[in-house]
Amino acid sequence: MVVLSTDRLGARFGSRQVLRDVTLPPCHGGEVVAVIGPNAAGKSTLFRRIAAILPGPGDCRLEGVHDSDRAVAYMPQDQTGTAVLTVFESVLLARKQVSGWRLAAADLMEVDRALTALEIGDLANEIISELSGGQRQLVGLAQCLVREPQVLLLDEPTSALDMHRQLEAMRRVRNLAQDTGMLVLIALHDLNLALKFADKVAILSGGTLHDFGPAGEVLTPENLAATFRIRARVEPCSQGKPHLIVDDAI
Ligand SMILES: Nc1ncnc2c1ncn2[C@@H]1O[C@H](COP(=O)(O)OP(=O)(O)OP(=O)(O)O)[C@@H](O)[C@H]1O
Repeated sequence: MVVLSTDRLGARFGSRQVLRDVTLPPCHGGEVVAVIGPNAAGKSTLFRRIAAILPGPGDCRLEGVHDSDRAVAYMPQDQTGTAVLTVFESVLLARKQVSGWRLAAADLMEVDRALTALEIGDLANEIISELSGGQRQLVGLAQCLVREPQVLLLDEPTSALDMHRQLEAMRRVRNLAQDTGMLVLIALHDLNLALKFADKVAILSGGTLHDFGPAGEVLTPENLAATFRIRARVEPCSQGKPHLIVDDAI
């Protein structure tokens, strides 16, 4: 099973330190870990450090990796759509980047499966640059899923999606994690999505790790006030499920 942990991870842009001593406890394959925090807290920077595309102090440890070249897939926040490729071609290309250039029937099946699971099979022959923002986001997610990574880093993958697609995309990702043993780290602004789908929550604030643990233990009124500057509480709804109720900004 893959296990990811970090030891005093940091990052700096020029003279500004934007990530400082982030030590994540072991995150295990099969889990969904929501990374939350206000704007500019350092969520994207943390993902870029873990994906090893940004240098900085500290260590990111990965145990139980089969193939280090394809272990981690990273979906950045911005899905620019300049490619003159169809949706099917772009997702196939993403898969072939990690599985060699010889085309196998399994590759076509995996692409088909990812598009169908994300309910974008009907877009297969559309040109990426002609898609809506939400459609592009779903294609970006499909490009990550077909790589079959052991660690999936998703930076606000649902921000442009309608509510049905937010729920379906989150459910798909959580089920894949549980079924395949993939570890998912997902940056989210919708705290109710974190509450509903994440096993653990990491709160980043001002470039440091403010708290880490099960959603119910971390999404406390005190933490939400200190980091998001909101007056909020988690309470069971009429169906008995926990919901975040936001009373006001502080
Ligand atoms: N390429 C860069 N050059 C300079 N500063 C940067 C760069 N990328 C990020 N930063 C700074 O790092 C800090 C953290 O940014 P980051 O994108 O990690 O935050 P975030 O938590 O993902 O924010 P958001 O929720 O708004 O997406 C911000 O102050 C930002 O201005």
